[in-house]
Amino acid sequence: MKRLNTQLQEDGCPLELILLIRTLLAACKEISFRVSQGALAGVLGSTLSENVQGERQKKLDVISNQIIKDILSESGYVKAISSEEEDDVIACHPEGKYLVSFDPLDGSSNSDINSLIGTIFSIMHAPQWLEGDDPKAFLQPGTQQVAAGYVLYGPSTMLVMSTGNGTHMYTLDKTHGGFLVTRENVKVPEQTQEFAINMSNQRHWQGPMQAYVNDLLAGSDGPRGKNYNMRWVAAMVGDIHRMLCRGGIFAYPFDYRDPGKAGKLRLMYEANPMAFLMEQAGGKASTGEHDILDIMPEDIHQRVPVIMGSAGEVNACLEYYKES
Ligand SMILES: O=P(O)(O)OC[C@H]1O[C@](O)(COP(=O)(O)O)[C@@H](O)[C@@H]1O
Ligand SMILES: [Mg+2]
Ligand SMILES: [Mg+2]
Repeated sequence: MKRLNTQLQEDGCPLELILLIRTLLAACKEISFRVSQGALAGVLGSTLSENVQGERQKKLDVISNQIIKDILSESGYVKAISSEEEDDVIACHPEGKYLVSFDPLDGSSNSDINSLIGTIFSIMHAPQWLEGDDPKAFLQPGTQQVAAGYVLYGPSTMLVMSTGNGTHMYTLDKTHGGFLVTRENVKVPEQTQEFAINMSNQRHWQGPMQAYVNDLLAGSDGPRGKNYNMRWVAAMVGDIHRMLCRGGIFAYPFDYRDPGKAGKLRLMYEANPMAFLMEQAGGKASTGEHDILDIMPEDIHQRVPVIMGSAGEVNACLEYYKES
């Protein structure tokens, strides 16, 4: 099977970016080991602290954040980093060429129940003018990503990544510690009969999303003329992975629970990297009004509504927004 390095070279990835990616994956291998040790390593449960999002941090949020922060700040390839678990941007190496935004542990609510969790990352060029930890350097649209992906800590540890030359899947071979290509140039099916949304929020959604989901639930007797199944892993990495494997539509739309928030998921280290993977695999990613990758960010922790997956189904959903 093809090794990660070979795939990245075939995709025309510059050497320094390959070295940065390998450095980041060394951190993810460490996290994969810690996660697999679970209660044996005392990594389960919550801390007493809250992050900038106002969420109680899980021990694994803090542990995985520290592992990635330490390894990237010592690497020399990275000028600055931004993390879900850090209030502000952290300056790293003055000669570093890249910026890394990351969600050290996605699906935190699953960490104590031995369910799917992961690490999500987004890599961009560091602008020449950047001195130190100016967050403005990170405010680049998702189209500017030079690499994006996630590592899924599941029954097997998998990496799904794109450097702008298609989306590939890799599996960690724990016998020698290397990632091997297990699915090259993933193509997301155009159509689907599977949707993923937290239905318990239905009463809080806007009209278009209410109408769209009601028509899915109406099944073959309804206007969509086919039956839909539902899945919700409560970890974006898990739900998006399923979509990249077999299609589907994932939505975490705006809702009126907290009208001041545009959505739950964060643009820089959740929506943008997932949208990059999805679009590189022939899928589509939208807020309901705009393509996610075209959004000009205003803040490193900004939230956006998210609708992504099989292009045909996402377009069908967007029709409900156009009619409103
Ligand atoms: O608990 P809910 O409302 O269903 O939300 C689940 C969503 O929240 C998240 O867990 C948020 O990510 P974090 O765990 O990194 O904070 C997503 O992975 C997931 O899609
Ligand atoms: Mg997350
Ligand atoms: Mg997280």
